Amino acid sequence: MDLQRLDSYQKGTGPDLTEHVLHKTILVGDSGVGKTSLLVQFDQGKFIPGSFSATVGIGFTNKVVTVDGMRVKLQIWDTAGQERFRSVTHAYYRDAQALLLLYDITNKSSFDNIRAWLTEIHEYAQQDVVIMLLGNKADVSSERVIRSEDGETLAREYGVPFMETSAKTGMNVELAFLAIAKELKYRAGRQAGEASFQIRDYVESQKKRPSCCSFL
Ligand SMILES: Nc1nc2c(ncn2[C@@H]2O[C@H](COP(=O)(O)OP(=O)(O)OP(=O)(O)O)[C@@H](O)[C@H]2O)c(=O)[nH]1
Repeated sequence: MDLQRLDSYQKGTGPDLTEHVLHKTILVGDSGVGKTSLLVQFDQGKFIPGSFSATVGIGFTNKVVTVDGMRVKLQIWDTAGQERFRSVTHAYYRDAQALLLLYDITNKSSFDNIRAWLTEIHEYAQQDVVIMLLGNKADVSSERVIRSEDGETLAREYGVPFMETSAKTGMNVELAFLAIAKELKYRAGRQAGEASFQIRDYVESQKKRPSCCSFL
């Protein structure tokens, strides 16, 4: 999606958001996997159908999530998946506290490229960045080429949480961002002796599978 359209749903940083820490979260993955659509679905609860227009550069949306009665402020950066913008997006990895890494369950190369994305992430991002793997477009079951189990196996290998999402139906979209917010809140307020929050256990207990949902 181009940045002009992105601008239309960006919100400025009002006083509410600048008073406190913003947790930087970045969406990454091949071009066309649905990063912009996922963010629009999370921010506005809608899916913009139509022809695909690739993101040029980078843009962000601020969003407040309520976690266990506390407000967590996420600044979500939507990056361009195309190779020619890669050097621009690398610069943003360094400050990121969380990364949502997407592939498209109907596109094998977007899944095969996940290992290369993880190599880049480990090279440019902070060591303790929270990473979540998302298999998007779970609504398009007739064109599926990547099984859910394959996503799970890859995520297990890298020790990251995984879920399938649909930016179209909204399946697991809120959950993905909520789990990230919970983890960041836990890390920010961690006290000695406090029971630890395990993002992978949380995701496994909460996520919906495509087969469960009558609307798919
Ligand atoms: N059916 C279906 N289509 C989707 C979904 N997510 C995105 N799309 C479509 O896939 C195409 C690409 O979506 P974008 O959100 O623009 O992809 P992107 O990852 O931001 O692409 P770049 O900006 O090039 O990095 C668009 O035509 C979307 O409508 C989804 O969950 N389900």
